[in-house]
Amino acid sequence: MTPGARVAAAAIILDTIRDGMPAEQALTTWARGSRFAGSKDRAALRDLVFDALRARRSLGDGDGRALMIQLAQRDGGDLDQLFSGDGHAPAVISVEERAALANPQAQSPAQACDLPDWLWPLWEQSLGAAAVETALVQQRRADVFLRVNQRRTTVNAAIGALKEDQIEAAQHPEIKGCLRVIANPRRIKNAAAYLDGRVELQDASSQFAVNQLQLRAGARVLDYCAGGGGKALAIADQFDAQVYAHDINPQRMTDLGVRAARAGVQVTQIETAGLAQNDPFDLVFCDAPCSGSGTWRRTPDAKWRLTQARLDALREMQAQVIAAGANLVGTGGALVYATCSVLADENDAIVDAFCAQDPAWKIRARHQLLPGADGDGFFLCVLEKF
Ligand SMILES: C[S@@+](CC[C@H](N)C(=O)[O-])C[C@H]1O[C@@H](n2cnc3c(N)ncnc32)[C@H](O)[C@@H]1O
Repeated sequence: MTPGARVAAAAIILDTIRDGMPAEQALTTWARGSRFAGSKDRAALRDLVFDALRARRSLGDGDGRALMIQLAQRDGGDLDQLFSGDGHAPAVISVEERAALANPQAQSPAQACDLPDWLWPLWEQSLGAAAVETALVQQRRADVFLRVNQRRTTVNAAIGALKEDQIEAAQHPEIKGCLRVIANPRRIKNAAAYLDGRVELQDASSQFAVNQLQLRAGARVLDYCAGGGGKALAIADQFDAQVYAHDINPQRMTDLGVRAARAGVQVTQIETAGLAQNDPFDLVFCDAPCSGSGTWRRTPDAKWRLTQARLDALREMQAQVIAAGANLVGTGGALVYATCSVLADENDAIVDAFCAQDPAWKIRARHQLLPGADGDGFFLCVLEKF
């Protein structure tokens, strides 16, 4: 596909998303109906669609074509070449469209920062002086990070192995065992070092969270909201611990067995009904369901789908998760409450309310990481039971 044809296809996909289809589904549906598109075309289209979604409001919140025009202008694209009307390229930019480009409308802070109006006051309350910068950083793509599986290899050997598959990676400035992918991130899923478990895809902030844990040899650890098992795998790799994984929706853990075997670690899955026979644990890690507001660079669609009602429902789930996780911790043990959100309502408010109603728990450490060049937004609170 020519660059113009890709822009035309991205505009169509964005219109489908505007009509209510989730972004991933819209991309897959388009690809199924467009067998002529190769993997490079699909990847380029995904980038265009996600770039537009990240900055949908600041780009004018128009239809797919309007978004593509604004995006091309923002990123210094050659508008005449992209919108040439030739072949499958989109139609030439009209006089009205040129006038709109030449006279941009004034934008409110929420528009300029690409956040829904209802969320802006909460965002400012949570982030204070960092509110604007934290929003603006999520208008652009995030880097890809890898975790080096220490049981299988070393950082230098992993960098060398990735290079053999033309993937350039470098050690993260602060997080031990974390690599930033500098070139060819799309090759990772086919790279030998990934396929045989020497490296895992995991954001730097999640790796930071696991690195903060203190565990004695043989400790019994439960990843209570395991999902795909990213945290459980990292804990099993880094600590000499007995690691268990649970999720209210066990189907989410379907790939965990294969991933653990590939990484050379053991993670025992427990169903909800089996928790009572397996407690107490020395550490329960609650990676709670959340808005994902610290990871919206990777899932920009989620930013526009979040509503106050959904946030309220998430807060209820978070309060239930922290209380249920705490019940599984033995005396002298620790509880970790984590989210990939930057909203205080999902973080500080949840742990503070929990501690207020159960004074046996004290906060040992609390970190709020903001999305930036070195990783996603992430909240981590370590609580101890006295
Ligand atoms: C943020 S995701 C976990 C991501 C995962 N820890 C990882 O590193 O890939 C949250 C998970 O919590 C699970 N969940 C939601 N409510 C829960 C509950 N009450 N008890 C246990 N798990 C729950 C969801 O099914 C979801 O998989």
